[in-house]
Amino acid sequence: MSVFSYAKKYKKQLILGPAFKLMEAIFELTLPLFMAYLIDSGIREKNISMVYAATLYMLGLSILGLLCVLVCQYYAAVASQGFGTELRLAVVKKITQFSHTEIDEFGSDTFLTRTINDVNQLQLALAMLIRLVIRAPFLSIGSIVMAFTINTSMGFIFLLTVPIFSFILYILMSKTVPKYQQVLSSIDELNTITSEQLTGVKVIRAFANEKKMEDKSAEVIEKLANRYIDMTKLSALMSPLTLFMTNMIIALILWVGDINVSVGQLQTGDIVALINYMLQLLAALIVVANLVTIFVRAFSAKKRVEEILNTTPKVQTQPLDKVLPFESENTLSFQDVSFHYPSSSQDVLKKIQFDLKKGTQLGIVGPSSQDVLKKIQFDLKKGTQLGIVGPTGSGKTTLIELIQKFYLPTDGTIFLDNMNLLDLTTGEVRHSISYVSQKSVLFSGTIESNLKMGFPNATEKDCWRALEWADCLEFVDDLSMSTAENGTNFSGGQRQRLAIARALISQPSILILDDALSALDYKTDLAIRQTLARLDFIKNSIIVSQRISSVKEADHLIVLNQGEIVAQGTHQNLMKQSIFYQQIVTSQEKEDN
Ligand SMILES: Nc1ncnc2c1ncn2[C@@H]1O[C@H](COP(=O)(O)OP(=O)(O)OP(=O)(O)O)[C@@H](O)[C@H]1O
Repeated sequence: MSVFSYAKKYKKQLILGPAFKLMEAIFELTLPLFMAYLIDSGIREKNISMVYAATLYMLGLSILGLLCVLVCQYYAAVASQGFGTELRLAVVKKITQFSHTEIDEFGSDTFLTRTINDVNQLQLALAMLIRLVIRAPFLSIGSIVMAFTINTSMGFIFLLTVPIFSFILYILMSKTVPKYQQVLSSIDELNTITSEQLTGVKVIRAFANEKKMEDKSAEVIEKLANRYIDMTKLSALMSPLTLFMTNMIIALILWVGDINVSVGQLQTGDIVALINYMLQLLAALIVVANLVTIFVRAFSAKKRVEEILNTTPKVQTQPLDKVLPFESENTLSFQDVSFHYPSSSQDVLKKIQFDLKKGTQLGIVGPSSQDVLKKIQFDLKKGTQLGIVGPTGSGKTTLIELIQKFYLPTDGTIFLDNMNLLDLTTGEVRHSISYVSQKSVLFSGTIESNLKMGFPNATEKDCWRALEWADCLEFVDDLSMSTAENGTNFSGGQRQRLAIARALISQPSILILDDALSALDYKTDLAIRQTLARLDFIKNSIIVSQRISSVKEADHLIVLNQGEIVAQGTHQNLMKQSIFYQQIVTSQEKEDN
């Protein structure tokens, strides 16, 4: 889809806006003729009525011109603002539809720049298109034609001015545009570093890294300042250079004009008109040069915005069609499931260079693949609890994200309630599952607004019941208690408990806790797990943890290491059969002691 399709609705403004601007340009082009008439037939001939008549015509034309400009500006504002708003909404809508694959591929930072800066560039380009794209070339050509009608030799001076002036503008622009790009990339860098330092301010202070961070910021700010100065040094040349050129050309017009006046081929008024036309021509050329810069920037913005609009999400977000009954024997099955992240599929080979000499044998060794999960196979029986343990980076969260269709497996099949996950809509999958992620995310608002996120119809009673299940009553005494951005007015453990309450409020069939008890003390951790075990609407639960104590009561345990299931069974079985599991238990017991 092209960004232009969002401008189609503004056809009227796109046609009438430039048309009004064209009328204004015609009025502007005729003004110097009246000026010449006023000087030659009015002032020089001392004909006062002529002076009045010419002045009135000029005033009338100026007012008409002003009205045309106002109408055009109005149309430009309506079209560009409307176009920008619709395009921005479309981009935001598309981004919200992206699966984690596209978010990983693009990188979330770029979404902000594309939604704000790039759409702004396109908006500006559309406004300029309406206001100037016809006017500027028309005035340039019109001024030259008018100069020819007044005097042929003057017409040739005008004609010669165009390439010389354009060449100077081209040199200046071609030098400043790349410098402007460098300024933009420095601004991006400064944005990134500032937001990183603001979010990590507590860690920076805890490690007494303030000075180091200040130096880092100073370095980026200095780079930005230098690039800016570098760019403005060049663009500062623009004004004096064009002024110098303008004065030289006016001097030339006066000189050639003087010769023509002395032989009676021109009158004083004609010289004034010619100077006016020359000023119009030069102003129009400067506008054209600026337009080129705006359109070059808009062109790259168009490509970046269209890249988002034309990306089809690998996993489409679809509404809820049917509620899964969860009556089959296996609630969840993984059959030979492998997965690698899209980012790691790029550059599988990097700058490989070798020669295979004639008659020789080449051996290639190395790890088997970049798969983060490798041939995972297990069944989650109806009414049971699954525990997933494994060292950090072993693939636990990735496995959980596959269950929720955040990513699609690169190999193998996942069945939910005996149905291939690929045949289920995201609505069906996510309606059945409530997920509490590793990092408890709360949004600014109130306890109530956070709890009702996934279940807007929840009553006050539902809220209190969920809070009780998640052991939140000791710190929540009112549903209207405010929650700060990221829930910073609550402790880590309180945030985790609120996130669990939010997951429980809809009474999900499957509950997944991804290391969601890690910030709780053992007593609270145990209390919540005991409560969860009593909730009979939860047909299955999956608890992910690095802490064996949090999962050892699960009916079935999966032990992951480097993306592979290295052992599975109950805690008792694993204690007997898996050395790897025993080692984890022993090391955690030592830590606890
Ligand atoms: N979005 C991503 N893009 C690329 N690689 C990723 C991404 N997320 C995770 N990985 C990689 O996948 C592997 C498994 O990560 P995962 O988060 O699933 O591990 P984990 O067992 O949940 O770890 P932890 O216990 O520390 O949370 C790691 O090597 C990690 O670097």
